[in-house]
Amino acid sequence: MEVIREKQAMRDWSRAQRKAGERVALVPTMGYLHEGHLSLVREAKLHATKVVVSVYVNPSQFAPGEDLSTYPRDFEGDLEKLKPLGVDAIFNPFDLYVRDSSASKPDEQKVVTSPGKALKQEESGHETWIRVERLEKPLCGNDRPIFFRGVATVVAKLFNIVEPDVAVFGKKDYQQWRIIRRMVRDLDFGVEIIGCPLLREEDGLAMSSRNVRLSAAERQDALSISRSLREVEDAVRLGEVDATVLEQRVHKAITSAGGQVDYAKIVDQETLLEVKTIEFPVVFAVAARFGSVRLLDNIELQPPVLPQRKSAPSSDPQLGQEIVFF
Ligand SMILES: Nc1ncnc2c1ncn2[C@@H]1O[C@H](COP(=O)(O)OP(=O)(O)OP(=O)(O)O)[C@@H](O)[C@H]1O
Ligand SMILES: CC(C)(CO)[C@@H](O)C(=O)[O-]
Ligand code: BAL
Repeated sequence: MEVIREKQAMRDWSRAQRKAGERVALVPTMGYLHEGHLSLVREAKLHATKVVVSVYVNPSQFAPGEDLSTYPRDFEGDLEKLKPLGVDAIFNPFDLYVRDSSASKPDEQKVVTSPGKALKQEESGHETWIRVERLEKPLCGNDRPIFFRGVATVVAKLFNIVEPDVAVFGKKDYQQWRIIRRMVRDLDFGVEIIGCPLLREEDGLAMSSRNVRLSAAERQDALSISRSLREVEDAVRLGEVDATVLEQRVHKAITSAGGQVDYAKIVDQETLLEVKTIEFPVVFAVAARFGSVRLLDNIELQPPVLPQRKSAPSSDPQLGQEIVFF
């Protein structure tokens, strides 16, 4: 298992693999790995002959005041977890951004920065951003307005550096997964995007690197998220299709447990537009804060009886049915 820190070395490694006939998968992460991440690696191995895991806490997706400096890190622990899985390379760059605006070539940057240093627009040599304009706005986009700009841009950079055939993302970050698929389709990246199911702890809490920052009491209270989503699943199975009724139920369960709800919304799985009734496949997406920790969770829901969808079918198998917005 090679640890690669330089962009060019990463690109050279990947190109050599592909030249030798290998199929390369990339699993992008921010480290502090848990079983959710490892499930992505196992999935990646089913789709490729070589697997690269990137470990990089991307500063550009954190707004000032968010938890960039306290984001959990344990690179040695990550290596130990990846070793038994037969990962071929770990891409752990020191910094992916050009910080010195006087530097003419990205790899000749003169300013050495510490990992995790915020990317300030005025001091940065980086000024090119990818925005997935509509999909980035709802849900997490409301509370973190530059988040998906940073995610889409860094994932595009990783794709350009690693040049993978396939990349694997978790549906725990449901909106992120949809946004990456849309970016890949819209910008013709030659990479297949795989989405993996959300993995939970035994008690139901969605696995997340940030869970480690919950106190014991907060962690107990946070179970209100998965518990109320499970109740919603049961209610829908019994015929409840009114989105407002179901959203209010989850909102109340979380706030009663001491959480602060950023959103608890039932949205179309493809467009992420809010729905009033569950008539086609939807996702119930939640972001809630317990103490200083912001947690995501979601559950995909099917209507009790699936009626025909009103939109025209898309010819793109990666996106399935799609509403046209132009
Ligand atoms: N519980 C999970 N199940 C499936 N995939 C997951 C899970 N948690 C994270 N992932 C996926 O792992 C990849 C890397 O995510 P990341 O490193 O940000 O970890 P995280 O646990 O989501 O951390 P955070 O606490 O920042 O939300 C993403 O594609 C993410 O969706
Ligand atoms: C996709 C990602 C690695 C980009 O920094 C991050 O948002 C994450 O870990 O989900
Ligand atoms: N997996 C989400 C990364 C973030 O919250 O920044």
